[in-house]
Amino acid sequence: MASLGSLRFLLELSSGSNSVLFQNRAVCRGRPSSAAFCRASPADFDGSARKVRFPRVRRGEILVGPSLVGGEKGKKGLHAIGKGGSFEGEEGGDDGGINDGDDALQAAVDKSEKVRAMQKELLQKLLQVVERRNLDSSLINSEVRAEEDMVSYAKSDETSNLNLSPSSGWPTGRYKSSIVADSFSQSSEAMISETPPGSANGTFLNKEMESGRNTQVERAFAAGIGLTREADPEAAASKTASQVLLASSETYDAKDVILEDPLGAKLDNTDAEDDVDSEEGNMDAPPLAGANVMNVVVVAAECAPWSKTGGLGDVAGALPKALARRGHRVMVVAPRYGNYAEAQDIGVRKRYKVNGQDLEVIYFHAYIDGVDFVFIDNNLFHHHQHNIYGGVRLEVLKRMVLFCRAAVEVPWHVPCGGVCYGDGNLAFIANDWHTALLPVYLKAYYRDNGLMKFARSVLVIHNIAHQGRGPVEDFFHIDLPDYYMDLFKLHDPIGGDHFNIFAAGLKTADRVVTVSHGYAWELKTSEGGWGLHEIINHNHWKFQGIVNGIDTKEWNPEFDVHLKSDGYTNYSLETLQAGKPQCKAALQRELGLPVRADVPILAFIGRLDQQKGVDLIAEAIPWIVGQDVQLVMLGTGRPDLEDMLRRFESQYCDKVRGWVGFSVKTAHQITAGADILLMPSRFEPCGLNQLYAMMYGTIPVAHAVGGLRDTVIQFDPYKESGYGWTFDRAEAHKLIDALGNCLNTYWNYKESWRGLQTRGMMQDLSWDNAAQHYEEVLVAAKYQW
Ligand SMILES: Nc1ncnc2c1ncn2[C@@H]1O[C@H](COP(=O)(O)OP(=O)(O)O[C@H]2O[C@H](CO)[C@@H](O)[C@H](O)[C@H]2O)[C@@H](O)[C@H]1O
Repeated sequence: MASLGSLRFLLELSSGSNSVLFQNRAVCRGRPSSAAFCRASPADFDGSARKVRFPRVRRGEILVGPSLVGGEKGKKGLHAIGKGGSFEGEEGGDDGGINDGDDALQAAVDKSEKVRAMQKELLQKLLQVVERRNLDSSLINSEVRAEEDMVSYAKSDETSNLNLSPSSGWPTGRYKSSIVADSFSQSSEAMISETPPGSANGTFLNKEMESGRNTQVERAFAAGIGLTREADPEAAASKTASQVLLASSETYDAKDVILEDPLGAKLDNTDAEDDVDSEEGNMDAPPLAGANVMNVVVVAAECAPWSKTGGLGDVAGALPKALARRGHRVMVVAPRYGNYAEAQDIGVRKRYKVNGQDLEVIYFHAYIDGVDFVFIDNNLFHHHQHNIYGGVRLEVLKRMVLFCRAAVEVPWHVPCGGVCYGDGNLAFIANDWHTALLPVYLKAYYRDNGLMKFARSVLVIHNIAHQGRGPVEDFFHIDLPDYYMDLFKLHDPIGGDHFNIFAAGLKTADRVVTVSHGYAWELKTSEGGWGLHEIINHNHWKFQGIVNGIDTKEWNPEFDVHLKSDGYTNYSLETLQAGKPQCKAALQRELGLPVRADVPILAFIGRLDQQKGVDLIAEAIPWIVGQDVQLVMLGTGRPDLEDMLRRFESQYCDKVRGWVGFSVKTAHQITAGADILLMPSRFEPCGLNQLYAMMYGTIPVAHAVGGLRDTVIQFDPYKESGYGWTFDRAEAHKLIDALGNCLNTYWNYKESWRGLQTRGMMQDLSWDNAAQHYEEVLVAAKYQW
């Protein structure tokens, strides 16, 4: 006990990186956090126990990153490393190596102080170089933040540091930013490890700080602060332990500082300026998210291009990439409905009991465009590739239960790039009712039991019309304690009490997002909330709208792979006047319509149901076919509406084509070849097709509702502003009015038409903007208790 007391006292004295180090350990108490650094393998978990076995750490090995042991007992374990002992990071034990006396501890703390001072000096020098090179202000800001962070750690007390350290905040896989953050905050660990210069991990180079030839240090720090992105995740994971600022355990003189080049390149002592410049090619921007970098797991029942029935698939395929571009470590978890060539079986098997049945899941993994895609495999998902939500209600429910149960543990069990995400600094993004069980499971199985304490959940509403409803008895199929039933119970004016998964998810998630501002407003009304408006109003403090973006790689006329054949062509704003007519002619040819440049093609793409207002088009058909236009409709859905499409085609075969089917290629080609896109949706949470249309110089005519109101700004002929035409009620004559004005402009005001196309195509509709807003939500969730 005496040693413990001394340790505490010395820690307070040190008030610097030591305390940070220990506090970080407290954060991750009993469970590895997000880390490439936490070397606990999946096998070190039993998945349910709070106690975690930690890998033995050899003398001289540097344990960096969010650390593993909590409280006083963790401190003991840490000290044991310093003394070359191995440590089992269980919840303590009194034999953690603390009997070596106060002197050793004092020496350790002194050394730590020196290291910290040295680090500040290094950072200072880095900043000077950055300024000298007139790097952009964002870079400078991030460096300053890094410095502020460092200083604030030194000042802050143990509690306030718990969840705020950059080492818990940096991504742990592929960004070297994590390395520097940890080399800052964990330097005392390096010191305690007493690694002799050059003794570990290959190439270290001496750096003479006092000589002023500090380029290598600057470069190493710059790289570590996040200027480089590791191309090879495996390499990144294996490098992390060694890419640490090492200091001589004996003197800690600046001249004894040893650096390993985080870029893996050999550093030589050449002129500072030259040296920096030579690295320029390797210096990417720092992570846009800065200190907000998190581990993010997007969980969705569909994910394009592997599985897609509509807009949710597009969002799950694209938003994660935008979050990854901001520097987050991002994973998508989706069911494995079929054989996906890119995804490999990673050999992890887990079993879950679903409604009494023991089911095994297999995890498949692919790393694409900076995102980890994890597919959960089980027989239940097979053969649903084209019928994702199909089947008997209880079968669908069972699939979603299994999916959510397995998804919530993916960060524990599935090594991505060799390293699990862990549950520290982690946020799940669940989508629609299919995964609304995830926030509930996260709470019921884990957080209520002291597990995943730092994991948060955000639930995104893409469409409130589908809620996962059933009789109250359905509750007994979802494997939750009885006292959770009230979360799911909802009174319906028609059906009375019923079971409602969306309701439970909305109540339980830490934050709720929907996909536009307009829809966020509508959801609070009795008309737009579909029975859930009261819950949404009650939780308005955690609810907001973020307008969807689009995947500008997938949906870009300049690069669209579906425009490379069959007479179509890629085009840009510059080549619009030639490219679009060529696509139009190709479409007309393909569909067997008269090939005429002067006839406008109207298009509809979407699910054939009440939501999309396809029946309004049906009502307007007599007027439409009375004009000199062509109409192309693509969709699947309600059988009666599918029949209607076929009927229109046969009735008006010189003007109308009704394509019943789901074809991504055709959707792209219609978007490119058409002049006008009809979106008479009765409600539309966001709508993606109008965004795609605008990117392709196709003008939307839309019911001003939900996200359509947010994104389709009405054309103003006086100001020559706006992107299309809108109408204010879902009625056929309103559609006809708006379409009439649109056609008039198409035929008679060519300049205005070109202006509409140009403005539409020049918009930034990418996910980057939305991703930034999602990030704010994630951060808000992270600090919410
Ligand atoms: N027959 C077919 N063949 C090929 N492709 C087809 C197709 N039918 C539809 N698609 C494609 O599916 C997607 C549909 O996206 P939407 O956003 O319009 O609708 P959805 O209602 O499914 O999504 C819900 O979620 C999204 C995402 O949040 C919200 O934008 C939307 O308002 C909400 O209703 C588009 O990519 C479209 O091209």
